Amino acid sequence: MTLLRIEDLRLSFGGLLAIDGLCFSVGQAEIVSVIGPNGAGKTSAFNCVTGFYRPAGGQITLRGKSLSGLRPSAIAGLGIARTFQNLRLFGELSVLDNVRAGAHLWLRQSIFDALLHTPRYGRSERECTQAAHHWLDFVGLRGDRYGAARNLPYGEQRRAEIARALARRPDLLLLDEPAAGLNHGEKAEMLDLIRRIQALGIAIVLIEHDMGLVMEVSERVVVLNFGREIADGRPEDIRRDPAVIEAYLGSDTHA
Ligand SMILES: Nc1ncnc2c1ncn2[C@@H]1O[C@H](COP(=O)(O)OP(=O)(O)OP(=O)(O)O)[C@@H](O)[C@H]1O
Repeated sequence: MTLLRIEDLRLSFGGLLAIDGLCFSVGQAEIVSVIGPNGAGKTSAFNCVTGFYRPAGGQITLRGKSLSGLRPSAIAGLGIARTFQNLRLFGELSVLDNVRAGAHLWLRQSIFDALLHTPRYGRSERECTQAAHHWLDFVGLRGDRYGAARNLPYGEQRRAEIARALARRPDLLLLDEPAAGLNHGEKAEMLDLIRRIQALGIAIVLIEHDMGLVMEVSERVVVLNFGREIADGRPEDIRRDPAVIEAYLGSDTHA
């Protein structure tokens, strides 16, 4: 079943056409990578899907429902979570509270419950803390979860950000360069984590420059160049596609 469908997506910044007719779809629990040289429009596409940017044209649907005009919070509520290329944890908050912030999305408590500290409030806060611990265990966080998030080593912060996204209970997770800045061992762990997330039934769209990871983990790869889609296929076909090779050899990125 198709979960996410992007049709003829267009986005411009002034005179610059950052995305020009992008089309691809993602099935339930499928892993699709979006690759392309720097500035190709990958993160902009994520920003359109999550409602941070308003496209100039085209359609984005989740389970057949249009996301057009919805605010980022409404889109998150429909089951799309993301992580950012530049980490966006609340640095002063504890790691645990960062992940609790993700879990808060599905809590059933009103402002009155919170103000009056009703039993329902206490119960749902406990559930929220349990969920945060569960997701921190799931991502394999080794660092101090009670300490400030900014004190975690970089690779651990990436993991914590993924835990926060998972705490939102998404059907679709958008990961923007999850392996950036990771060492060899951490990349192998990231690959394993992505597969374990998929095994939960969650679909993943991955923006990633590490071609080893992309080719290993993806079921399909979509290739962008200057905002245009130049290929969409299985990793083994993408690897041999002349247009893809040309796009990478013509740039200074990690071919
Ligand atoms: N807020 C913005 N205002 C103006 N131009 C933007 C904005 N965001 C992105 N762009 C431009 O849109 C184009 C696509 O950028 P985008 O960040 O989506 O590329 P990318 O493929 O994610 O690149 P990278 O691999 O470097 O992250 C680039 O030319 C970029 O400069």
